[in-house]
Amino acid sequence: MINSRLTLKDKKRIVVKIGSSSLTHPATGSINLMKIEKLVRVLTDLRNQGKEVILVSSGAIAVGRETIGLKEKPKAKSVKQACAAVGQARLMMVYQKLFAEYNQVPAQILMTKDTMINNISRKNARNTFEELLKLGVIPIVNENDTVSTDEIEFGDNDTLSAIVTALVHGDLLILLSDIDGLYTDDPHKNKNAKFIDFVEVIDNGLNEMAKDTATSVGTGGMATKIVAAKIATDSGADMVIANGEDVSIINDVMEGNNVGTLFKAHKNKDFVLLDYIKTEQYNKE
Ligand SMILES: Nc1ncnc2c1ncn2[C@@H]1O[C@H](COP(=O)(O)OP(=O)(O)O)[C@@H](O)[C@H]1O
Ligand SMILES: N[C@@H](CCC(=O)OP(=O)(O)O)C(=O)O
Repeated sequence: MINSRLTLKDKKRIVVKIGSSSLTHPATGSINLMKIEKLVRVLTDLRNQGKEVILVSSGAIAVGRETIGLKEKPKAKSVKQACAAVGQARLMMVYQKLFAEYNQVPAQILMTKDTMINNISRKNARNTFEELLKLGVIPIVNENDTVSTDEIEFGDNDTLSAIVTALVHGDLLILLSDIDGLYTDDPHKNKNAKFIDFVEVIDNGLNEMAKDTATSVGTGGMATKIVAAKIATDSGADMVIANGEDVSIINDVMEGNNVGTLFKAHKNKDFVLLDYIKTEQYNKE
């Protein structure tokens, strides 16, 4: 088989999602400045290569929780929302400062499911992304956790990043996680789990392999990454799950090196983004 990873070099519009577990130190929950500094450098370099870059950054709740001094992962919605309000501002302050050092302009976009369901706000969001990318700005996206309710929340940024990819017709989504990619089972719980480096078809077998998170900061685990893969690949984008331990892995992905798990795009001609958001058919299949 031809190495289908070589085409990754030519991807132009790239969405990178980084999870809370990759942005914070596991021992303390504090923000991992070295990691973010490097991420900013790698993303700037992608811009310098003429690529368009969107960053979906989790971490608002984890960073806010550490700032406020909460030891446990919050359960109550109002506490999570308060943490997010504190943490989102702090995260953006760090991104602003670091991107400015590399002469880049970041922008903040906070969304809820409502943004996508409402035809007018979905169109406005798409126009804003297009305008920012045209201006060479790097949009930094997160869920608007402080106002989200059960009815209007995406609940996890894996799904959100895939929806953003579909919205802007991105051609590659990279999910940076605390794990190398997809295994046949959660390797934290099953030592015999085997690594899967390439997925051509997303079927029920995959849904059975992908379990929830085992960490105290992550949301959704591998299950939501498979949901994301379905949306992204149906919309026509390739998706790679890779280990964000060293964020220069983004360069390896772009060079077509065999890192992480690649989910191959297979443009579904009947793809209608709204169907995926409203009916959540991907959860029921
Ligand atoms: N089949 C699987 N393959 C790999 N990881 C899995 C699988 N099932 C569950 N997981 C869990 O998913 C976790 C990654 O998801 P999560 O904690 O939400 O991270 P992130 O914050 O990066 O989104 C892994 O650390 C692992 O424990
Ligand atoms: N919107 C939330 C993150 C939700 C989420 O999906 O988290 P993660 O599993 O760490 O990507 C926050 O910023 O804290």
